[in-house]
Amino acid sequence: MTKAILVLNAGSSSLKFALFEHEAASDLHLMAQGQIEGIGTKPYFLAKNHRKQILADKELAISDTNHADCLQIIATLLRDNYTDLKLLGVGHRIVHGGAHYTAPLRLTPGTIGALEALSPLAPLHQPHNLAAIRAVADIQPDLPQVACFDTAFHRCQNQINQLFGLPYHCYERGIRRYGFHGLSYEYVSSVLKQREPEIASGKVVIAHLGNGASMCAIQNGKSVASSMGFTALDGLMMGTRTGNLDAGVVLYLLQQEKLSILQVEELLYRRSGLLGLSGISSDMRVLLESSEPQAALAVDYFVHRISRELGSLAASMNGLDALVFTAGIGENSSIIRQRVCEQARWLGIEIDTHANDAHEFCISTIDSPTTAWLIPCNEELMIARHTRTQLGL
Ligand SMILES: Nc1ncnc2c1ncn2[C@@H]1O[C@H](COP(=O)(O)OP(=O)(O)O)[C@@H](O)[C@H]1O
Ligand SMILES: CC(=O)OP(=O)(O)O
Ligand SMILES: [Mg+2]
Repeated sequence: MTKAILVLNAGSSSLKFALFEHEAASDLHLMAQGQIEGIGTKPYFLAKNHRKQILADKELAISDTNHADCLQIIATLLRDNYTDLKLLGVGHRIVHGGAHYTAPLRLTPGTIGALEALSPLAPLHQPHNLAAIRAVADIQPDLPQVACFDTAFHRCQNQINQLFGLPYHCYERGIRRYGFHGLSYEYVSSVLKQREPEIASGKVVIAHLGNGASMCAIQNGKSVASSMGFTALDGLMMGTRTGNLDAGVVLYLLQQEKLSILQVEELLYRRSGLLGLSGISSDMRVLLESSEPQAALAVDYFVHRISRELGSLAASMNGLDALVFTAGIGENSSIIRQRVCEQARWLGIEIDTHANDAHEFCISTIDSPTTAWLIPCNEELMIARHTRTQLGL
């Protein structure tokens, strides 16, 4: 019987899973990993075992597009392929922990209810995260489940970086900049520390560029400031989300254009971003291959917003020693990395185009005053580590 920890990571357009073998006093061994990506557009299921052998590789029917169906598909795959398995616990990525949940914790029915109250602050994620917890509890009520929060990594930020220019009582009521993608930042920082300890002890910006995208200023491994705020709408433009937006636009849409609140939510979260600007797709791959001028405009704006946030985050640390790329676009698109680095020459970044095209670890030239790096994101391993600690394994 193999003892294992299952990790579920529900993103806005994907459901990722990983299964890790747990042996006392040893590191976690990956048994299987996969994802259903393109949920809501063109769902595709890819899963591999630890030898990188394919367990699933197929496009899913459109009726399989919601996160709950996707969870069932993953459960069936695991049941079929791993008959001799004892699950010790399930670790979940929970996007919003609010002001209260600042570290991973073992879930109880009470905490699930409290996390539900944060759903309006993360409508693309929190309901899926909580649905996965409930689905597991329905199948196996006594199986321990652990919540790992995207917001927790940022709670060490000083107050200035968590404030809005609203009346102070708003801050006291929890209307603050929380920041997200914390599990990604925690993992990527840990890899940087292991491989380049001197760089990791300096002033680093990590650009998490996926369907959801944010950037974080990190000094000596600790979060200083994030491009994302109260919700995962702020900061960079994303696949379908606006990113930074003058709040006056929201008032105008409500008051003058008479949009309903739900229509505004739909517009800001699901119809904007790369999709809204291009009118073609939320998928960077599609836009980079397109010859339509609107696709080019959306890509130009995506890069422009990254450049502006990079300047702002460097200012929050009074300098920059390194820029690190991660997540779907950051890991796979050499052209986006190149364009961002070229716009950051004023910050001392000199890209090595050969290393960048080859997706190497260091993508800046040997004498680049500020360095640039590529580190694949592994939120799942971070969640498994936290889960193991929380369960005292
Ligand atoms: N080769 C590629 N080139 C450009 N973009 C890519 C490539 N591969 C994946 N992507 C982008 O990565 C995004 C998904 O990133 P990911 O981090 O997995 O998303 P999520 O936010 O759902 O976790 C896709 O929307 C796609 O635009
Ligand atoms: C917080 C967030 O935007 O997450 P994701 O990138 O997984 O959509
Ligand atoms: Mg993600």
